[in-house]
Amino acid sequence: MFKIKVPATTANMGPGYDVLGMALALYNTFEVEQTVHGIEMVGFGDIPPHENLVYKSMQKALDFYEHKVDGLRISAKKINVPMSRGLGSSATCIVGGIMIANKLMNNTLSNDEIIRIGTEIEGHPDNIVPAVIGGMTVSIYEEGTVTYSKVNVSKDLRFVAMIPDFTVSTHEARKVVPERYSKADCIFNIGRVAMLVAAMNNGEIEKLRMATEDKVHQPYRASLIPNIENIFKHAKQIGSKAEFISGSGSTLMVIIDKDNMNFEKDMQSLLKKVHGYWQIKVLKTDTEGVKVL
Ligand SMILES: Nc1ncnc2c1ncn2[C@@H]1O[C@H](COP(=O)(O)OP(=O)(O)OP(=O)(O)O)[C@@H](O)[C@H]1O
Ligand SMILES: N[C@@H](CCO)C(=O)O
Repeated sequence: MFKIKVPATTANMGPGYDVLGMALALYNTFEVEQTVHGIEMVGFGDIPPHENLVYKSMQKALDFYEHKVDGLRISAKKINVPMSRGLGSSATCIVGGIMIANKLMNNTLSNDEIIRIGTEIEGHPDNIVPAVIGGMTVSIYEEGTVTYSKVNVSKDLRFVAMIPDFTVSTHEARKVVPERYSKADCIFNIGRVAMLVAAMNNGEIEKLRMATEDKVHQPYRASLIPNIENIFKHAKQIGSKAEFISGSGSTLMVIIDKDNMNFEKDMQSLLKKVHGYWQIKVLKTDTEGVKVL
């Protein structure tokens, strides 16, 4: 028996659409047991096995290497990453499935191979790369190859995920993003992405607010998240350093200093007044990525 523990991820981080992402210390764990015959998926609700992302991803990796398995029970053991909330739940399933295949094939896959297969399934690398290697990452996906690099993240930062009770499907949220941009908007985002990487690497926390601004996807997705302006305004008033939509939403992410002890309680009071139920999680960066236990 073995377990695969995969971190949640926050993609885009404001301006880095499909490029930037970071792993968070919040995990989904899948347990795998050898059985006599057949593949059984336990704890995934009503999803039939052939539509289950963990199963499909495992099978894709096994098929690629023409490896056959029979007799497996895969259980969703600790599912802490909420589905379709912009915290990389799909990447946990994809990376989880590929890692199960890798273990069954005696760990023949390199990280690059796991990332390549995972990105092919997900379509973009920004959740997959940090889910595999941990930390904050920059990734470029071109002609089937993923090139990636890690960014330093200060241990003094905390990432506050405000998770609403409504979902936003990535597939739907990608439809509202335009096909073309003005030169001014491109320059705006190029500057912010470069500044975000530099400011993170140098620990220049005061530059993070400007560096997480975006004109590529957030202005178009904001309408999918009622009260976003109100929530970000309040977060600023109580000391957040930067605010952005996590992945394709619906989670809103803010960056705070680890010493801002009152932030969670103050934010909770505001969120009780806005429509719906919002959960808050104050998270550290995960620095190691997926683990086989
Ligand atoms: N625990 C789970 N069990 C089975 N399938 C899951 C689970 N979590 C996620 N999925 C699959 O992933 C899909 C959600 O992916 P989607 O990309 O919309 O959201 P996300 O990955 O949470 O958000 P983002 O990509 O913006 O971070 C679900 O429809 C389902 O197919
Ligand atoms: N870059 C992706 C992340 C969500 O999977 C998006 O914003 O659509």
